[in-house]
Amino acid sequence: MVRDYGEFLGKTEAPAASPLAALGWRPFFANQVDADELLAHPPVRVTEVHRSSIHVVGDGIDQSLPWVAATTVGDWLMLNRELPTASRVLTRSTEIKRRAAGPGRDVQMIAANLDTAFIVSSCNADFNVARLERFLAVVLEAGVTPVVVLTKKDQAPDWQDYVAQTQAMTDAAVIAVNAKGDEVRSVLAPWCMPGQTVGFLGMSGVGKSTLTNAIGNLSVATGDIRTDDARGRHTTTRRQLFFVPDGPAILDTPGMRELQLTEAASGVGEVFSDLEEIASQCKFRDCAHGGEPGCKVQAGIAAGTIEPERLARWQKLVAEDRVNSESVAQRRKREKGFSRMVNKSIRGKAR
Ligand SMILES: Nc1nc2c(ncn2[C@@H]2O[C@H](COP(=O)(O)OP(=O)(O)OP(=O)(O)O)[C@@H](O)[C@H]2O)c(=O)[nH]1
Ligand SMILES: [Zn+2]
Repeated sequence: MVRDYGEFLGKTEAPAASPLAALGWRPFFANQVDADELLAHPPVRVTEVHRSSIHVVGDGIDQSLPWVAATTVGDWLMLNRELPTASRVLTRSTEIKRRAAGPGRDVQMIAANLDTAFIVSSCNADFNVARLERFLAVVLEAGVTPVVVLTKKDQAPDWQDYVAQTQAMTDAAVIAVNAKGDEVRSVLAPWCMPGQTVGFLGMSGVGKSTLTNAIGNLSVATGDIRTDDARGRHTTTRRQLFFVPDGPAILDTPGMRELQLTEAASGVGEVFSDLEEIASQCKFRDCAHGGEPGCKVQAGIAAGTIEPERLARWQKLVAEDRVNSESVAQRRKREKGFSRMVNKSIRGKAR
């Protein structure tokens, strides 16, 4: 626990950093602000985003503001009290995004400034390698630390098989737990220190709320942001960030079930780095690994060192990401074409 000794020292110094640090404030954000701005516009963290308003929390601040453009849950703002909509949004340390549902290809921000994402799955039929790979790709793309949490260990005599399967696909920490057991707080403690921001991703019913409750002791900590269903348990109704006393900030998310990739090429590449490496040795740079001569990937499949299913999952994510990110890619292509045209005409004139 960080103690504020200001009380004993007579409060002659600037306000102690600890209340802000507990909300996740750290040098990465402080370095974006000079002393004048800090005095005029206190930093606040966005805990909820609604259609026409946002909620922010800071040192001695806990209030709603009119909606501020381009903010998402977890953001840090320099609060302009006179004109809240002009509050400055600080550069994010990480951002998790997906393709928004619907026909458009809009990018939807899910969380800003998360440190750790707990990717939750259960040691039962919910366990799905393709889904885990997808979540890992999004989290790695965001620059967030992934931790895979496998729940319902108590109901699965073969839980170690699930752990082994998961460890085979990622370097991330893999933890099996009984989410209803007493060990949750201690096994997740390394990622849940005060000042850290964590979030849970996973399908419905895997135990996200149970884990959130265990970390947060929510029956005392969350008050009005808690809603109870018929069984008296915490249920997530909308995205919000809340702060656990002497613990982390937790981002509670109801809507991360369907996670369509967008602009996640490097995250996909990280999850499938072994295949990327092999594919880079194919004879043709644009090899589709479908039977071209000199294809090292097909050679690996023939030799039994590459699983054909894994190749198919990789190609599916690459294709999905490409389609969903197309507007960006198309723009690049056009710009490239344009500069080529300009170069050509310059060369033409020089002749
Ligand atoms: N035995 C056992 N039950 C668990 C475990 N984790 C979750 N459960 C139970 O599974 C059910 C679903 O858990 P929740 O925590 O509500 O799951 P969730 O992921 O939050 O689900 P949504 O809120 O629908 O997204 C509850 O009845 C939990 O008590 C576990 O590790 N062991
Ligand atoms: Zn190939």
